[in-house]
Amino acid sequence: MVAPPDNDVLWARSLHFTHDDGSPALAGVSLGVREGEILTVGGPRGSGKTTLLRCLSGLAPAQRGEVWFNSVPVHTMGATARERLRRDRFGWIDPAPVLVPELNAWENAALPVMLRGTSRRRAKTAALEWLERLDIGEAARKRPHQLTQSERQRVCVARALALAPTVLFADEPTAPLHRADRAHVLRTLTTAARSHGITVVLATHDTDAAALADHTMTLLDGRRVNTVHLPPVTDTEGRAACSLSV
Ligand SMILES: Nc1ncnc2c1ncn2[C@@H]1O[C@H](COP(=O)(O)OP(=O)(O)OP(=O)(O)O)[C@@H](O)[C@H]1O
Repeated sequence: MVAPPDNDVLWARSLHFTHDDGSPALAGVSLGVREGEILTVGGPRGSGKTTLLRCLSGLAPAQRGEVWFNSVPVHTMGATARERLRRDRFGWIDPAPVLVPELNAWENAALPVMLRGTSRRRAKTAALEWLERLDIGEAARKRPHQLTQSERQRVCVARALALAPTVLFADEPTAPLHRADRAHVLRTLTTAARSHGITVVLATHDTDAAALADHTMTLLDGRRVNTVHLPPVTDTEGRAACSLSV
């Protein structure tokens, strides 16, 4: 087993993942992310973005390959240790904003912080701070059904950031939003993460996200590819970009 570079907070080597029904999802993906960096993972539908995030976060261990977090091997951890790691050090944002309907916005954002053992008062302060920063402070006392989809998704972002995770995994967090809302959520998410030195691994179809990232990678059929942009050509000459496996 080769130890990862010291300065990578998250490092993965040759991840292979096949679903229970035999569907291949990852075929040898490697990557490294340094502390406080933002990495976007792009690629078409079904290319393996969600599976990669699940493997990196220990949610679904890869069948082959290695994942290291701060030079600690995640791929050899048992289920309980991985659960603890996810609870204490990782944050997760899903494409759809799932909130507890009976709780208001700040209670939803504070819930995981309280579950970690923090007092209600401190958890509330952290939740309210993040809701303010994400421009939904005024909605703090509203229930999810009283919020727009964009506001609900920002509550989910606040909920993930209030935990002060070392690494935040965001799986297409802007997928259900309009273009203007997408840009706003992406900007606030990346700005907030940068201001707190939070490392972000962001799966996204959003081409604007690349401009906010330190590094971008693209998946195609479970492999990393390099996208080569060629000069524009006429329709009869062919397509303007192609992807090469590396
Ligand atoms: N639970 C599952 N069972 C079987 N196959 C699955 C399952 N989840 C995903 N797959 C398959 O694994 C491959 C990778 O899927 P994955 O969801 O990781 O891709 P993705 O890039 O995140 O796609 P999307 O952009 O649609 O979210 C696809 O072929 C998909 O059909």
